[in-house]
Amino acid sequence: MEGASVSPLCSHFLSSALSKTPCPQKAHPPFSGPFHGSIPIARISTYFPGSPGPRKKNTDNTVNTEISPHRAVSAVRLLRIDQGGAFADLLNEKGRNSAKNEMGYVERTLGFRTRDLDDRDIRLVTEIVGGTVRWRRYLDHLIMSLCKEEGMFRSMEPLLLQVLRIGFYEIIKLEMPPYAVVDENVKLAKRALRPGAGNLVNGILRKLLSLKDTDSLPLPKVVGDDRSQARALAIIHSHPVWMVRRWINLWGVEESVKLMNWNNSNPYFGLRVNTAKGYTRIDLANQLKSLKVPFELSTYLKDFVRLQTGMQPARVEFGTSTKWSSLRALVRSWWPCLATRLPEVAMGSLGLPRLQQPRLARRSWQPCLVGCLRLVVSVVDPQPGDTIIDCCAAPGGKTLFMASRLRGQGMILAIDINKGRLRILKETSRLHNVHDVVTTTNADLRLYAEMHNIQFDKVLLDVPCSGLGVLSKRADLRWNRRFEDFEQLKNLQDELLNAASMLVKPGGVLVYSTCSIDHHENEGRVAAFLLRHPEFAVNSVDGYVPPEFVSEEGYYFSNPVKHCIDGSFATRMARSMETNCLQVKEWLYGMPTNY
Ligand SMILES: C[S@@+](CC[C@H](N)C(=O)[O-])C[C@H]1O[C@@H](n2cnc3c(N)ncnc32)[C@H](O)[C@@H]1O
Repeated sequence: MEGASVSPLCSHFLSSALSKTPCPQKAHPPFSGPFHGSIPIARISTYFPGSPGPRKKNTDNTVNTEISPHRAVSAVRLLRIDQGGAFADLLNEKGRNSAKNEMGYVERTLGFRTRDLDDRDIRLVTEIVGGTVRWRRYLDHLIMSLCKEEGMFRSMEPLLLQVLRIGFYEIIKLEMPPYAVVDENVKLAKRALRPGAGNLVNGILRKLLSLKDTDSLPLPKVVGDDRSQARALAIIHSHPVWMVRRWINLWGVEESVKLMNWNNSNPYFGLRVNTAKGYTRIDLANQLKSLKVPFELSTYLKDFVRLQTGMQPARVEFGTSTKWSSLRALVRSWWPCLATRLPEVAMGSLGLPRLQQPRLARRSWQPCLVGCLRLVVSVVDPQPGDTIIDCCAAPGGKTLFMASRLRGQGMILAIDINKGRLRILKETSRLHNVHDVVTTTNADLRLYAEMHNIQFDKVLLDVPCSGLGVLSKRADLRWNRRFEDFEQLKNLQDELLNAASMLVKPGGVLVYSTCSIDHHENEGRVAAFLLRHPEFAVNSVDGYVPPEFVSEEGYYFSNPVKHCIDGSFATRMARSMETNCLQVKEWLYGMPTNY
């Protein structure tokens, strides 16, 4: 999977679909809290929002052994994320190559190198970068509270702010040895900026330590009217205020807090056993035990085990293209996040081989909504012999699941507007040995449906959406999403639904799905669609998914708070019988693809 697509959840898709790139916030969020313990500030250079940040420095070829590599890399990566040049969750994707790239950025940005990152450093960077992004609002509130005045925070140069965020996160959320944290971050600020910046970091971090020791962190109280309560909760749980207000209106304070806690927890990823190749979940469990990887058997999915990571979501197709040795290597490459939390596991002592076929292995996992993905496919219920169109297919998690369920009989046409992601789907389907039933077409579904008089047994429309069900897996998504996105998404989702409906044969099924928990893009879109299309009726998902996922209206809904898996939604709508549909298989077999 290519670099920028390690977490190809809905926000990426939305960006391409809406032809706009959400810009990670550059200005710091509004602040309304008190200032505690003024720290005198000397020689802080002024940063004007929008300015490019630190300039590329002349490189000092010697390796700086005083600065801890994970802090230098984390600071530069956070800087790049803030400036829109990087995602929060990419570091482990390419293992050591990625670490080398990161050091290249350090050298170009700070003007010096540190020693190379080892496995422990990589897991620290993963943890610190993801955690700092996720907790940004909370950390910034504390940093601002400890500055002499708000203007000082607002004009703080970006690199200095990242160093402080890292220090605050390490002290408060990671509970790392405090004086080492102070010392190391002071060194980084002095070397990367100037001595005065180091003094400032020293003063603010020490003030934080004393407040933490006396349990008097300057956090807001949840009091007052709805708006004030939402503001306070948004700081305490580090979410955008508009999101908190929306959730409180929908579900009340208690549920909203539970949801935010879920979003702030480390995500799970799942390993699916490929039972088609004769492996059982017990085989996988034994293998993980021997690797000393803690896992849980998934409650709802009988061929999955769940691993909890620091940051990274992934799925490993176990026993298909990934062999045991590759699994070991994959676990190793993903292990850092786990090992941070489980020090009894020594990476070095596992003695696992390096990944022999990185390309293959990368194609063998996907950052996706593992449990939800599986359940949405159950709603489609692919059967051998079915003709299926996956209307927004890339990068293909659901296509591949569906293809495996066809057992070589039937046909899936996978359409996506994004050519690059579709290419990944095509390659992966080959690696998974399901390419004989999967055909890919690069097209805008809306145009495709108008231009082709063709209909299918089952139509899956997994639309671009807000991704609000997967915030635990996407550290930065909450900051990139805006309230206005819903309106743009609504129009796109309605148009895609109209187009997809044209591709359903009489008596066939249309499944509409999202990775959102927001009723506006879930039930709201379905209700509007049914008004526009009386030829469709809801077909309950009861019997297709476990009963705890079936809503009163007969929709599938996974609620992170209730089910402890990512939030997602799907509805099954059957088209009434009509005549005159084309023979899909004949048509497809003769059809040229775009590759
Ligand atoms: C939620 S993602 C699909 C995820 C995919 N079903 C899976 O399981 O991997 C939405 C996809 O819709 C695609 N998309 C957006 N607008 C589209 C359009 N007009 N026509 C076809 N695909 C579109 C995006 O490129 C993106 O890949």
